[in-house]
Amino acid sequence: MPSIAAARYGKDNVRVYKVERQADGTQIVTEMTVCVLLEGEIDVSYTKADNSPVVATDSIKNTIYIKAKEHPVTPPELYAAYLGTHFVEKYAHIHTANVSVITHRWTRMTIDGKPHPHSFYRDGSEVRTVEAKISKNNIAIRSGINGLLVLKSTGSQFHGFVRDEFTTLPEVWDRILSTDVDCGWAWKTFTSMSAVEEATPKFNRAWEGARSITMKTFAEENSPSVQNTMYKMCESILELVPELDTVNYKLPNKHYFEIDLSWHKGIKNTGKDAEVYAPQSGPNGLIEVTVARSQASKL
Ligand SMILES: O=c1[nH]c(=O)c2[nH]c(=O)[nH]c2[nH]1
Repeated sequence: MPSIAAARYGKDNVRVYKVERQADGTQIVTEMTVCVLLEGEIDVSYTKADNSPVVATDSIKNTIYIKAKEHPVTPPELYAAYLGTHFVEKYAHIHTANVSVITHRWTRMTIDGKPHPHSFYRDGSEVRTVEAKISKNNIAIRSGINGLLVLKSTGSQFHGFVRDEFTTLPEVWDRILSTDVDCGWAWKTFTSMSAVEEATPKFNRAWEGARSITMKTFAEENSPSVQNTMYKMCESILELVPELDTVNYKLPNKHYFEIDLSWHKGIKNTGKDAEVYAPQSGPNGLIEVTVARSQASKL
C-alpha cells in the first residue's frame, strides 16, 4: 500500500511591493517575490480527496499581503519569520511553513548629485534571498545573494591540476575570471519569533558584509582557483558574523576563451597578446562548497 513520503503545498511567485513614506518626503520601496509552502497533517487531501485540512493557496497568497501590511518587510529575514510563524500558530495541523523571499533591487537614483526621494532604478539582476523553515518550536533561516555577476580581467590563475591522457587545458598564470555569485549563509537556529526580532539588526549587517567580502576577495586576491577563493570568502564571512553556522557558495566558472587570429595576417592574439576573447555561454565549470564553523560531517 503506497503512502505519502513527503508533501507540501502553497503559493509561489507572489509578487509584493511595499512603500514606506517618511515624514521628510523620502520614500523607501521594497519589491519581493514570495513563496510559502505548508507541511503538516495534510495527507488526506492527497489520499482521500478530503480538503478539510487545506488552507487554500489563495488564502496563503492573501496572508502574504496582509503580513506585508502588518509588519516591516525589511530585513526580509524578519518578514519571512513573521509570515511563517502566522501559519504554524494559526493552524494546529500545520507543522512547518517554508517561506522563500526574493528581494529585487530598486536602487535610489542620484539626480544632480543628490539622492532622489522617490525614483529608483534596477542596477542588475542580483537578488537578496531568504529561505526560512518555520516550525512550532524553531525557526531556521538561510540568507543569501544570487545573480551577482562579476568579472576580473586579470589576477586569476589555474595550474597544478591533474594532467593525464584526458587533459587538454593549458596551465595559466593569468586568466579572466567571471562568475555569477550564488552565496548563502545559515543562521544558528532561532528558538522563537522574539529571538528573530532580537537579531533584526544583524541580518542587514550580514548581507552587507557577505556582499562586500565577496567583491573585495574576488577583486583583491590573485586567485589560484575558484575553489580556494570561495573558501576564503566563506572563512571571512564566518569570522565576521558569529551567529552563522555555515556559509556556502555555488560559483559557475564562466569561461572566456582566447582566439588564435594568426591565420589573418599573422595577428598576435594569444598569451600576453590576447585582447579579443570569445565569452562562452556553456559549458561552464560549477564549483560548490559549504563551510561550517565547526567540524561537520560531509553529507
Ligand atoms: O578555478 C578553477 N577550478 C577548476 O576546478 C577548474 N577546472 C578547469 O578546467 N578550470 C578550472 N578553474
